[in-house]
Amino acid sequence: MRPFDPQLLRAAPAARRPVVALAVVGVLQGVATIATAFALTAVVLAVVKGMPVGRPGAWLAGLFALRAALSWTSERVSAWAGSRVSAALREQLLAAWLRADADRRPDPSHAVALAAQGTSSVEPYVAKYLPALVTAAVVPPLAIATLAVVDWPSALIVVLTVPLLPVFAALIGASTRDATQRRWQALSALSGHFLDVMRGLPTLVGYGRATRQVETISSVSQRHRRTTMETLRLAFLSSAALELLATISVAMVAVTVGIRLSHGSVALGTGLVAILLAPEAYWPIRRVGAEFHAAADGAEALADIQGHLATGTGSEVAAAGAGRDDAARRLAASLARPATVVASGLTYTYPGTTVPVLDGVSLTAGPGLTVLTGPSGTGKTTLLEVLAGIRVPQAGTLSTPAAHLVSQRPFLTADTVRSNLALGTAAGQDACWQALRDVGLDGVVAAMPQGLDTRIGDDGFGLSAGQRARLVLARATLSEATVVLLDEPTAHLDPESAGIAHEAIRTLAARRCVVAVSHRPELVAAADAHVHLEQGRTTHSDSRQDREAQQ
Ligand SMILES: Nc1ncnc2c1ncn2[C@@H]1O[C@H](COP(=O)(O)OP(=O)(O)OP(=O)(O)O)[C@@H](O)[C@H]1O
Repeated sequence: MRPFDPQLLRAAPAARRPVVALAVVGVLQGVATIATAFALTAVVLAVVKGMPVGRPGAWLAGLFALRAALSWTSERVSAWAGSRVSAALREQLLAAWLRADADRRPDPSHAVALAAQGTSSVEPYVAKYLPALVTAAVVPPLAIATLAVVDWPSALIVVLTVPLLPVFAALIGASTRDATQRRWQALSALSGHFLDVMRGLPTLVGYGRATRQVETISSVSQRHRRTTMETLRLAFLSSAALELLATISVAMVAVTVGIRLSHGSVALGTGLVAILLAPEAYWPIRRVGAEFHAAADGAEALADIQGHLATGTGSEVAAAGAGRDDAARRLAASLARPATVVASGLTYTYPGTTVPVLDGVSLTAGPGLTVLTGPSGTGKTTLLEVLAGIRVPQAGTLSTPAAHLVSQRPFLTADTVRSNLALGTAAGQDACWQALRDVGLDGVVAAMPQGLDTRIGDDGFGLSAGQRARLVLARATLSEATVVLLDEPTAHLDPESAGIAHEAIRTLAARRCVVAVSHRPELVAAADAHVHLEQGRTTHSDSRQDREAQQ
C-alpha cells in the first residue's frame, strides 16, 4: 500500500472536497494544540508567580473549546466523507459492470465482496487515514519549527528521533500489506463459497450432503478468522512499537529539559513549552501508523475497484464492433430504429477456451417471430447473448436496436409482482393486468393475498418454475424494446400453459422482432422464420413462405 494514491481522487471525485475539509480541520487542530501548549504554560507561570490567571485562563478555556469543536467537526465530516465515497464507488462499480460485457464482469461472489465489504472498507481509508496523513505532513514540522525558536536543544532531539517513527511504520507496513492481501483473498473465498452453498442448498439437501458443507464453511471461516487475527496482531504490535518509541523520545526531551532546569540554564516557561510541544511532533505520525491498519483493507479494495473501473469503461467494447452503448441511450435510439437484427459472420469463443462456440453465424430477423433451433450445447444461448450485446463477438458485424432478453434462468427480485413486471418501464396497473392476461397468469395473481402488490421471494421464491417463466414473458410484453430475445420461454410449461404462452409470443411478434430459442414444434410451425444451428453454424434457415411452398 502506498501512503497516498492520487488515483483515489480521480476514481472518486466525491472524495476531493471532504478530504480537503478534513485536512484543513486536521491542520487547525495542530495549530490549536500548539497554541494550547503556550496558554497552559502561561497559566502555570501565572500560578507560580502569584499573578492573576484570568487572561491566560480564558485563552486556555477558549482553546480547549476550539479543539473540542474541531474534533466534533472532524468526526462529523469523517463519517460524511466515508459514506459519500463508498456510495459513489459502489455506484461507479455497478455502472461499470452494467456497461461491461459478460466476459469482463467479475465472478458474482467476488463482485458481492467488492461492492459490499470492499467499498465499505474504503471508508476508514478516506475518513481516517488520509486526514491523518495530511496532519502528519503539516503538524510535526510546525511543532518542530516552533520548538526550534523556543528551545533549540529540544528541537534537535526531536529532529533526530522523529524519523525513526516512519521508518518503523514502513517496516511494519510491508508485512501488513501481505497479511491484508491474504485476508482479502480469504474474505472473497468465504463469500464465494457461502453464495455457492446457498444456491445449491436444495440440491445438497436432496442428496443428503448438506451437513458436509458445515465443515467446509467452518474451515473457510476459520481461515478468514486466522488471517483477521494475524492482521489485528500486527496492528497491535505496530501501535505498541510506535507508542514506545514516541514515549522514549518525549522522555529524552523531558529529562534534558529537567536537567537544564535544575542547572538554571533554561527558563521554566521555555522548559514547559518544550515538554508540552514535543509530543505534538510525534502523535500525528503515531496516528498515521494506527489508522494505517484500519485503512489497509480499504487500500487493497481500492486497487481492486480501480482495476474494475478501468476495464469497465467500454472503449474496447465499442471497438469490438458490436456497437454496444449506454443502455438508456440505446433504448431511446432503438425506438426510432426498425425492429430488425442483422448479424453477419459472428464468431465467439469463450475466454479461456480455444474452440469457437459461434463460428461465422449470419442471421437476419425482421419484425415477426424467428425461431432458433439446434441440438443442446450448439451455441443458441450464446448467440442470443451476443445479439443482446451481453457478449462481444471476436469477429463479425451486428446491427440491432436495444433488445430485451428473457434468459433461461429468469431474473426476479425479492419485491412485489408489480415491480417485477414493470422493471425498468413506467407500466401502469391496466398494462400490468393486460400483460398477465396475455400469458394466462391473471387468475394466479388475482388469487394472491395482495394481488399485484404481493411480494415474491428472492429469485421468484413462492412461484412455480412455469409461473416464473410466464411472469418474465409478461415483463417482456411490457418492455419498450423493439427486439425481444427469448431463451426457451416455454420449456417448463405444461401443454395448456405453453399454448397460452405461444399465443402471447405471437401477439408480441405482431408488433416487434422476436427471436426465440425453442424445441417446441408448434412454435416452429407458427414462426415467420426458422433458423437451425449446428456446431456453431447456421445449417438451415427458411421462412413461412418457403415452408408453405414446399407443402
Ligand atoms: N461461460 C462459459 N465458459 C465456457 N464455455 C461455455 C460457457 N457457457 C457455455 N459454454 C459452452 O458453450 C457451448 C454453447 O453453450 P450454449 O449455452 O450457448 O448452448 P445451447 O445451444 O444454448 O444449449 P442448450 O440447448 O442446452 O441450452 C457449450 O458447449 C457450453 O459448454
